[in-house]
Amino acid sequence: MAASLSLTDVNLHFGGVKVLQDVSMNVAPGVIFGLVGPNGAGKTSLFNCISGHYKPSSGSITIDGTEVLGSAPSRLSRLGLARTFQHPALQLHSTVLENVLLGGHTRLPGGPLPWALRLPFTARAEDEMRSEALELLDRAGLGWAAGKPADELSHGLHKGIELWRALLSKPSLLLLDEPAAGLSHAEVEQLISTVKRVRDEQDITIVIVEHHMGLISALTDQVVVLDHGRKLMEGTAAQAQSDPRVIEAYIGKDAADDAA
Ligand SMILES: Nc1ncnc2c1ncn2[C@@H]1O[C@H](COP(=O)(O)OP(=O)(O)OP(=O)(O)O)[C@@H](O)[C@H]1O
Repeated sequence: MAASLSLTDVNLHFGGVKVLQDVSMNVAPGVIFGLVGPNGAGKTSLFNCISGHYKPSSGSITIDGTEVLGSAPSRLSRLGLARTFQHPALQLHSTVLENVLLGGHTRLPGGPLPWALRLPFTARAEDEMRSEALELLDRAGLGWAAGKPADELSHGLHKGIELWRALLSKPSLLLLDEPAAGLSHAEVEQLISTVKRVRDEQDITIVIVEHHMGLISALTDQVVVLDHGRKLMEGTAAQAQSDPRVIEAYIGKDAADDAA
């Protein structure tokens, strides 16, 4: 079931540097939610707080009402969270299929002992997961790449592999960190239709950090704009793009005044 995500007064400090200040937002189940803002605004840091890679200094983060502030990524993964990274984090010498299969490990049954003993049910579960991963790759038009080492593929395909790896975990909450970064126009168009298809076919909530405003406009129901670690505004992508505070944050006050 699609998850709800709620942040209340999240603060993140590194020494004296205030990276996030009192950030609050609510993401309803089933929406596609955008997190935008200029370089250095704190978008990836906020993702890292949600996914357990950074520990906020204070505040509250709940998934479906369960407090998860400071939880380890492994616990968050068991609660249904999956994410991709701005720079794809792949095992470059492993095959595409092996990379995608890593996303399925939280769904495999049993503890370490049955897997160490290779009990029959573990082999069956592994076979089923492998078939599911191959089917995902086939549907994405990537079946031909399943047996290739990841380092033989392009940057655009690496981004795709990360997405399919995250989806194999059957997440209820998916965080996509700059999924369009470095993609060609055609690849961005394909990404937009893939994310739409995922949202239509799965019960899932998606949060996207992205600079590509075309993608944000095409996909999101709602956005939050961050600037200097604070929430500047929230609304639709169209409202954000025409908000004078957002324009000023992106291009500076003098340029915004000249453009007015
Ligand atoms: N581990 C860290 N230690 C110290 N400062 C950090 C750390 N991680 C992030 N920061 C600082 O936090 C601020 C926000 O960075 P962040 O990467 O979250 O911004 P962003 O909005 O994602 O930027 P971009 O769009 O360029 O990716 C930056 O000033 C960055 O240097």
